[in-house]
This record gives sequence, C-alpha cells and structure tokens, in this order.
Amino acid sequence: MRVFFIGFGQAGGKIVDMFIEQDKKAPVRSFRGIAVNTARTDLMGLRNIELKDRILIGQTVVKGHGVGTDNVTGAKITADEIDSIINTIDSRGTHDIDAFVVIAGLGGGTGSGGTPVLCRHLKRIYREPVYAVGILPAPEEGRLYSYNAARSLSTLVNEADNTFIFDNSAWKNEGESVRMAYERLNDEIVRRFGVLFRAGEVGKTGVGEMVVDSSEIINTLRGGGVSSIGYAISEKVTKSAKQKKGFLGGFSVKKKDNAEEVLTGEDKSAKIIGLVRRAMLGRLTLPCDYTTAERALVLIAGPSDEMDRKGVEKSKSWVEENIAGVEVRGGDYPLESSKIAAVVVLASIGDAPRIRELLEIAKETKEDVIRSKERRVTMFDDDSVDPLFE
Ligand SMILES: Nc1nc2c(ncn2[C@@H]2O[C@H](COP(=O)(O)OP(=O)(O)OP(=O)(O)O)[C@@H](O)[C@H]2O)c(=O)[nH]1
Repeated sequence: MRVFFIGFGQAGGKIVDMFIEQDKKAPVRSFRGIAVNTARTDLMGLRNIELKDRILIGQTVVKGHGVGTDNVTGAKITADEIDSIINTIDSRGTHDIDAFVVIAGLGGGTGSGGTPVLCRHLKRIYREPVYAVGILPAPEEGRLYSYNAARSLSTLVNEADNTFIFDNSAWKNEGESVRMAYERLNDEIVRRFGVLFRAGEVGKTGVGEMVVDSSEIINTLRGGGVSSIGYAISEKVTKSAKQKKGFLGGFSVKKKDNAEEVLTGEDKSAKIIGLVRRAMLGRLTLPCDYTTAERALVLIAGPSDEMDRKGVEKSKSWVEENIAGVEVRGGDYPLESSKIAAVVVLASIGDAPRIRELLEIAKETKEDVIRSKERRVTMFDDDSVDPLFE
C-alpha cells in the first residue's frame, strides 16, 4: 500500500519521521511523509522528513511556540491555514498513493485539534481513504490531556474513514513515565503499522502465497469507527536471512539457538496459527473486547519459504469464530527477514474500556468547569469602588 503520512504535532511528527526512516531501508519505497506543527523546535528536531516537507502553521498567532495543550486553538489555526497544508500535500504528489494516514497525540493541542480538521478537508478533496492513528494519553498526564483526547477522538471518528488507536498507558511499563517510554512506544507503533501498510507492495523477494492488496485493507476499514492492532513475531526461522538485519530485524525476541528450524507442512501452518493467536490475544494497540470487532484482517510477513496458504486460511477461520462480524480478510507477503510476523487488524470495535473512561472523564470535566464558573467569586466582585473607565 502506498501511504501519504502526515505527522501532526510533536508525537505525530516524530512517528512519521520514523516511518520514513524505515522506508529508506525497505526494498521498495512505499511511504511519503510530511510534518505539520505550530512549534518550530519540534519540526527542527526531525531527521528524515525533508526540510521542505515540514510545515510551520500559526506563526502569527503563537509565533512558533506551539499552542500549549489548547486543542481549540490547534483546530482553529489548522482551519485558517488549511490551504497551505493542502498545497504542500499536493505539491508532493498524490496521484499514486492508496491512502492518507494522519498521526497525532490526541491529548495535546496542535495534533489533537488539527487532525480532525485536516481529515475533513482531505476527505473532501481526495478520493483516497483518510485514516488516522490517534495516540491516547496516560491518566497520569492529567485531566486536561484526557479531556482533549476525548473531544478530539469524538470528532475524529466522524471525519476519518477509520481511526487506529494506540494507548500509551497500556504500553508503558510499571514505574516508567510516559515520557521515558516514548522511544520504545514509537518503535512498537512503527513496527506494527509498517507491516500493515507495506502489505501489497512487491519487492525483490517476490509475491506471497496469498497476496493481500491495498483494496483488502481498505475494505476491512470501510466500517469506520476505531480499530486496534495485534502483533506477534516468531523466533528466527531461517539461517539465510539471519545475517541481514531485514525489515523485522532488531526486534528483541529472546535468542533461542542458532539451529535452522526447517518447517514443513503442518508445522508451518501450526506456526502461523500460533502467531495469529498470540497477536490477537496478546497486547493490542488499544486493549479492547475483540469479540466486538466488525471486521478483521490477518497478515503474515516473513521469509517466502515460510509462507503457508493453509496456515493463513485456518487463522482466518479462527479469527472469524472469535469476532462479532463475518468479514475476515487475510494473506501474506514475503520479506527479507529471519522471522515471521503476524498482524491482526480488529476493525470497527464496539467496546474499549479506555475510551469509555476517557469519555466519562470528559463529561465530568465539562460539568466541573461549568460548576466552578458558576461558583467563582473574586475579591473584586464588590462594585462599591468605581473603575477608572467602563
Ligand atoms: N507514543 C508517543 N506519545 C507521545 C510522544 N510525544 C508526545 N506524546 C503524547 O502525545 C500527547 C501530547 O501530544 P504532542 O504531540 O506532544 O502535542 P502537540 O500536538 O505537539 O501539541 P502542543 O504541544 O500542545 O502544541 C501526550 O499524551 C503525550 O504523552 C511520542 O513521541 N510518542
């Protein structure tokens, strides 16, 4: 799938920068990416997105210093400067892309406010689907972040064709601050979505046993709403690709042994089914009740001689038995790697506790703000002293 990424705000920009870095190492280039921000220093810190693809907005309002967690201002600046953002996107070329993906932290100001606005305009202008990847704040970041995220997400689900969620709080370790975990979390995001968004692109390793093309991804996501992704990776399965770092390389699975595991027939299928189960039952990008998913997509990527049609078919049936809907698509694609990766997209989820919690916090926050405004008394309420002028 050829993707045009837009990183909105600090988190979005950093993550798109990593996608571009990953793409530079891939056998075929599938990604294009730009970053949009109200903070100059955030844009300057990027390493892989070209300078001309970093757009600073809101200069006259916030002078390059960011919107300070005010997502209403983030939305307003984006709406006011939408033409210059769209012009930049246009000038980078959109004729050969399959989808837009806008990425942002939903708890802040710029990305949280700007993403729903940008998605609305992209959908209005282009025929390609527009997806969002929204990062949820951890509770420890405070009520303002939760409030922002709930408002942004409630708007975003109506503007994007589908919204993938990554929940920071589900991924940071006990005792670790969210800030300390960013690098690791971003790595997790880029690895999962990299396997998904690269599906259907043919590299020199050839085509898979059961090819998944971008239309299958698009059809899986057609229902809208929010989606979550599961992922699992095998131990090393081949010697041949072992020396090369490869696309899935660098992943810190336990080193087992150096012996080549030659899998045949049932073994190959069993390995794939096992991986898919681990992907779906393990930690999802958004922890949720997977039985409420309307659609799913099962993707297997790895060395071509490990791809197995029967394994994919059986995995799809297993996923279908476990989700609410009946539409389960899937396939595989070969990668120059010594490991097999499985990605399960659980699309249009009906229930996720963390989102319910965020919506509840937002409701309470709104009520508290109204109450505190009503109760507010100041030392200067007394009008017995005349002001200098009215
Ligand atoms: N996973 C992840 N989350 C991040 C990262 N940076 C920030 N966040 C989260 O994103 C939210 C804040 O969004 P930012 O992207 O920093 O904010 P912004 O869009 O630049 O908006 P302002 O700074 O308010 O102008 C918070 O919930 C952070 O925890 C990152 O590198 N990775």
